[in-house]
Amino acid sequence: MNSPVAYLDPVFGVTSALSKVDRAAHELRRGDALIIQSTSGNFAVIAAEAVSDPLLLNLQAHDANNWHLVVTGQRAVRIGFEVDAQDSVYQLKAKQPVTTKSVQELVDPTISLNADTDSQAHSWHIDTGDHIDGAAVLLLKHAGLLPACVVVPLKDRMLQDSVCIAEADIRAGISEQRETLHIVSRARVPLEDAENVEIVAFRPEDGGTEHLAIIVGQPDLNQPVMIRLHSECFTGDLLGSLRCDCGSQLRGAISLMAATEGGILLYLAQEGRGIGLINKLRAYQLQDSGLDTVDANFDLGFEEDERDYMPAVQMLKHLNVRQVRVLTNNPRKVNALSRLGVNVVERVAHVFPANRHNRGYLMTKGTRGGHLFDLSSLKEHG
Ligand SMILES: Nc1nc2c(ncn2[C@@H]2O[C@H](COP(=O)(O)OP(=O)(O)OP(=O)(O)O)[C@@H](O)[C@H]2O)c(=O)[nH]1
Ligand SMILES: [Zn+2]
Repeated sequence: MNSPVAYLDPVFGVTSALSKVDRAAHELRRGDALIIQSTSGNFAVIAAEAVSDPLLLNLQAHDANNWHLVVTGQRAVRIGFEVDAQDSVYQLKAKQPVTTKSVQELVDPTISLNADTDSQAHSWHIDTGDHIDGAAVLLLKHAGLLPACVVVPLKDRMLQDSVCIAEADIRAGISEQRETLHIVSRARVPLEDAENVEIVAFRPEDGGTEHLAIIVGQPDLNQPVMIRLHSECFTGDLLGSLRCDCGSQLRGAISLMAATEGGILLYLAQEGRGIGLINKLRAYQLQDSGLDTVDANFDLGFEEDERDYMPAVQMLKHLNVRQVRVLTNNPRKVNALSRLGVNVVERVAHVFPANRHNRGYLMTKGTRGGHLFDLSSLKEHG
């Protein structure tokens, strides 16, 4: 098959699955059609966020019965379909011609906040998604986009100048990203709360998402090392947002490590529990209209927590850390580390006073997220 993009070059070698995933993700973010190649044929995929009237008009003129919209089970349930919500994808086929506005209202609850959405489910046929739809959703999540897209089987056609990716490369590239982290640079960076700090930067082979380890003091690697898995939070860590507890947890962990036996804070590029900053801001908008942090994720089509802790495990391995004491209130972090082979000898609570903006968020973490908080203390202080 002739691929529009040359992945094989005698001088520069074969492009890895991960590089292909990154290119494909950028193509979707730009709103261009990406071609997914598989044993069942070639499929054009366009992020639902990028749907436009000309695209829909063309589709409805040339491929009327041949295209579908992909949504996750979480979103399908929110739209009104009675299907399995978790870890599933569905195909929606329009019963009559649709507009950009109706597609956007279907996939983006922040757009449909004030819209009459009762008729949404009635305008579409629903069917279980296939492996192409599943791979497309993986890629959309990787790109930080809403997990919804238009898919058009191409039969014998190819699209000129489009980037192509094999379905198998999507899955291989995403797991390669988790498993090939290596150290690319490190430097001493004295901090206000801890003078003796070294930052170690990790990158997957062939580029991709970078993560940091912040080594505070000189932890004894022959003893259990105090660590924190801290997921990036631009709003809390950098701006001091009062909507969450991330800023206090970040500074608090570094201060504690500096004042005690030292430790390692793994700063993971997993903004918004893995849904990305833009989607987190969408989730905040939904929370301002009454949803809690878990339902806001579901409404956007995501799972409650999209994080993967394999990068953290890889970093610990590179830093020769074998046994850990984890600063966290989140039992899922402890379970994930243990499942991935890290010896967790202790969980150390990491609670900070609530304020009037984050009290509801922290309560939800305790009641729905399984976080180990003393809920009565959240009610009283802050
Ligand atoms: N999707 C979503 N993400 C949020 C929200 N509020 C904060 N976050 C993100 O949640 C993550 C915070 O995670 P962590 O600090 O690792 O905390 P945790 O899972 O609550 O567990 P701890 O270790 O106890 O802090 C960061 O990536 C934040 O950006 C929200 O309302 N919605
Ligand atoms: Zn935060």
